[in-house]
Amino acid sequence: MQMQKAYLKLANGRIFEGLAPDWQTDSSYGEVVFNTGMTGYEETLTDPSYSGQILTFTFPILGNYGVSAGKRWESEKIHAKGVICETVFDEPAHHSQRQTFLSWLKQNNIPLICGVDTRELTKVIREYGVLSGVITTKADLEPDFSDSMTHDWVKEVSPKEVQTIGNGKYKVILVDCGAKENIIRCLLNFDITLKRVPFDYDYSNEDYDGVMLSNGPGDPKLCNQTVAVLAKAMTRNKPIFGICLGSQLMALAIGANTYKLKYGHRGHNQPCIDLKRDRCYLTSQNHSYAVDDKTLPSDWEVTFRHLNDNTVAGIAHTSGMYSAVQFHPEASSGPQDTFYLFEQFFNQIQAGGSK
Ligand SMILES: NC(=O)CC[C@H](N)C(=O)O
Repeated sequence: MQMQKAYLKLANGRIFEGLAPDWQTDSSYGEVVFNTGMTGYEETLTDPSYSGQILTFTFPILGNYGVSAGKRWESEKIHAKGVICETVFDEPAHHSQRQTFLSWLKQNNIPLICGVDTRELTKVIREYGVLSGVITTKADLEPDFSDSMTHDWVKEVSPKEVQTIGNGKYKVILVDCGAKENIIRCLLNFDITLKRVPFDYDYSNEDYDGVMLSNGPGDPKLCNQTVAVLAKAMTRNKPIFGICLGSQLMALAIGANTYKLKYGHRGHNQPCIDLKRDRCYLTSQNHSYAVDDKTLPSDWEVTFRHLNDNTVAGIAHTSGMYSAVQFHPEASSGPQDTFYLFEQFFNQIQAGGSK
């Protein structure tokens, strides 16, 4: 593939030079974040939570195992607004690869800049905090970063229609704010029928056995409709479990606060302690926001903490009926150590809430 000169221009004035494939003509704006995962570029780029973000991979090689026919994907397309990396390898050898990494980016029209010193860039993000950036092939582009952070991404990635999945005994509402497919795969290990609903769907008066609040992109404080329905559902004493954005929405629904971290947590080796079990787990994470534990009501507790910075990584109501984690127990990619949380949720569903 022929390459051309490309630039990553950051809102703080820093410019990184690199290379882009010759088909790339559009400039792409987004919030520049970094992920430290050593594998899983397919899962990561198809995670809807990355909508609006330009993703820096700190692992130095992308593309070495190609791209599968979708069996590892977390949704049907790439959601990140651009890819920043050190080296792209475009001659993969893997039994499940169906196309090369660069051809996949081209198909999805996702800009790339490679040849970037991602260690240096990561230091910039860690020191400055996440910031807007643009990948462009135009050396003279004067970036306009004015409207990059306030977009309602959940509305864009949430499904437009209700969908029923599976044929199990217990009915679980999946509030899909941009759910990773692996949450669905994990839930279908159990005797469950999933009703997958849009972010603004009112399920609070329906007959169900449990509710799963999905991950999703952007600022949780933009999700007023989802929070309002959730607050009603939380009066019914039926199990509710939240993942990542779901955890932040649960906090907002009980009147607690969320705030933006300086540069978030993104990667597969994020250490969290389960305070009840007194055990540490390596977790998969991808988030910018966190729950402020000082604002939790007195009948709520912190169940997990992130061991790198002591931020809240899980909350629960003292009844145990409502709980959520800031990390991804569905993993994909990343360690599956916390799958037991799905088992706990299913046990609660079987126990029947207040029935
Ligand atoms: N993966 C997620 O659900 C991310 C949640 C939220 N958008 C955040 O960045 O904190």
